[in-house]
Amino acid sequence: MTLTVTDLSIARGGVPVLEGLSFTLDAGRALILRGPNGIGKTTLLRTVAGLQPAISGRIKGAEDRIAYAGHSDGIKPTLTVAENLTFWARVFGAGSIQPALDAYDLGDLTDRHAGNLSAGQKRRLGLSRLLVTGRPIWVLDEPTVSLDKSAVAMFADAVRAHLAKGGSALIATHIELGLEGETLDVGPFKATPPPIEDFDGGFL
Ligand SMILES: Nc1ncnc2c1ncn2[C@@H]1O[C@H](COP(=O)(O)OP(=O)(O)OP(=O)(O)O)[C@@H](O)[C@H]1O
Repeated sequence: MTLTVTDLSIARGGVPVLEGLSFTLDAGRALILRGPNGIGKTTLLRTVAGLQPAISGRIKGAEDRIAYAGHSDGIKPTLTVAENLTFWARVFGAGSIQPALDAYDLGDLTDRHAGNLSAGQKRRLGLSRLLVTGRPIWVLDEPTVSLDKSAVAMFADAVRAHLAKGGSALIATHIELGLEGETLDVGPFKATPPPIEDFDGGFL
C-alpha cells in the first residue's frame, strides 16, 4: 500500500514551516528528504508518523504501518540490549530478536545495559528496533548520527533488505547513504511567514 501525502502544511511551535507539500511512497521504495537545517524535515517526519497534527492536507496509508526512529534512540537504559529488543518485539507482536542483533552486529553486547553503550552502539540498538516492529514504513530522522563507516553500511544494508521485502523508507539525512531511491528537496515548500498583525509602526 502506498503512503500518500497531499497538499500538506505543517507547523512547529505554532509557526508554519512547510506548506503545499505532496509526495507518494510506494512499497519497495525509499524517499530521501533533503533541505537545510531548520527547514522542517523533522516536523514533516513527526507529522507523517502521527506525532503531531498537520495544519492542513492529507496523509493516507500511514495508520499502524509506521515505525519511527527520531533523534532520540528510544532505548531503555536500565534494560540490557537483548531485553530492549525483546520488549519492543513483544509490544509489536514480532518474533525472534536474532535478525535484529545480527543486522547491527550486537551479538557481543546482548547482556550489556543499554545505558552503558557508546553513542554509536546506542544508535545501532535504536535502529535495530525497527526490525522487530514488523512495520512496513520506516520513517527515519538523521538515522546515521554517531555511526561509523561500517555501521552506516549496516544501516544501508538493513534498509535495502527492508525494501527488497516490500517495505518502504522515508529518510531525512544530510549524508549520502548510497541507497537507490528518489530525493525530495523540501526547500521549495518553505512556508510564507505569517504577517505580524500587532506590529506598532510608531515604535520606529
Ligand atoms: N519545539 C520547538 N518549538 C518551536 N520551534 C521549534 C521546535 N523545534 C524546532 N523548532 C523550529 O522549527 C523549525 C523546523 O525545525 P525542524 O527540526 O523540523 O527542522 P529540520 O529541517 O529537521 O532541521 P535539521 O536539519 O537541523 O534537523 C526550525 O526553525 C526550528 O527552529
